[in-house]
Amino acid sequence: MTSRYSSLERPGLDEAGLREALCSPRGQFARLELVEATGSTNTDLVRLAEQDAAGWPDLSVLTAEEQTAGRGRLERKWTAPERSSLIVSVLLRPRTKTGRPLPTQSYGWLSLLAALALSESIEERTEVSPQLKWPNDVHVDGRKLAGVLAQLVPGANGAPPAVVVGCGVNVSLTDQELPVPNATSLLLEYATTTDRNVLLKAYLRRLADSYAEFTAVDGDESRPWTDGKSLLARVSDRMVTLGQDVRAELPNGTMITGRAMNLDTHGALVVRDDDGERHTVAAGDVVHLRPLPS
Ligand SMILES: O=C(O)CCCC[C@@H]1SC[C@@H]2NC(=O)N[C@@H]21
Repeated sequence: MTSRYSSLERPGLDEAGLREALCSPRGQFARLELVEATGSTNTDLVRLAEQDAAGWPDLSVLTAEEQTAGRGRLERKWTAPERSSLIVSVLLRPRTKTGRPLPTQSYGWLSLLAALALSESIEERTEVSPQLKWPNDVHVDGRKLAGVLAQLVPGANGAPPAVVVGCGVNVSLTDQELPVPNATSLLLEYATTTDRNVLLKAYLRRLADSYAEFTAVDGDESRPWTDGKSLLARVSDRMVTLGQDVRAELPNGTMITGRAMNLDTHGALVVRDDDGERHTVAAGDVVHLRPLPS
């Protein structure tokens, strides 16, 4: 696709500067690679991590200037024209402080951490205040600004699985370029900056901080998400789905209609139906049945 924007309006990512900021001895990341264009950074990173586990350690980053066959949740697509979006995937191999693998039941939290880091970093840098829509969409006034897709990487020889957490943020996209319906971009929201270098650094630093908090387990490794200042509270505060009447569609097609009450300690959505019965929705999609108050 040919962009009608000049490279001055959509400057490129500064790979060396990002590496220096994020991967130097004081940085939190092990490795950062930038490609000009690819089909999907998630697909690439899953493959690379499977092929060369030692070469792609915990907190490795793959980012791209353009994504031509990007993947969204529920088999949706997420394409991004050149230099218009943040397209970034992070490989995580979650372990506790003592080096024990985290239980895979806690992995659902990793995409929530990414959505939280996106919304907090965007707010910090742009004066746009995104909310979260369950499970991990980043919205501005009901329009989708960013999405998160987490994929498991099977572990070899009994090793625990790793996770690739991929994010796409619509930065300087025009109306016609948005990757999904009912979306928006930082440009369309009059953000105070659309500098992707600034946004990427801020996002990755916050993600690393939240991840460190999440994995800083001391003793009770079955409940790492409740440690410290609650990540659950930070996510819940931004989750506009809570308190709303929703229809949840589970991966097996089952529909549950009711009031979204809270998130449980695994990040699953608890929905109370009209008979008062509570359902825990761990995966799927939700539709808000009434417009959100503006
Ligand atoms: O459906 C969603 O909301 C999730 C969209 C996730 C898109 C990102 S872009 C970077 C990474 N690579 C992909 O192919 N998908 C994710």
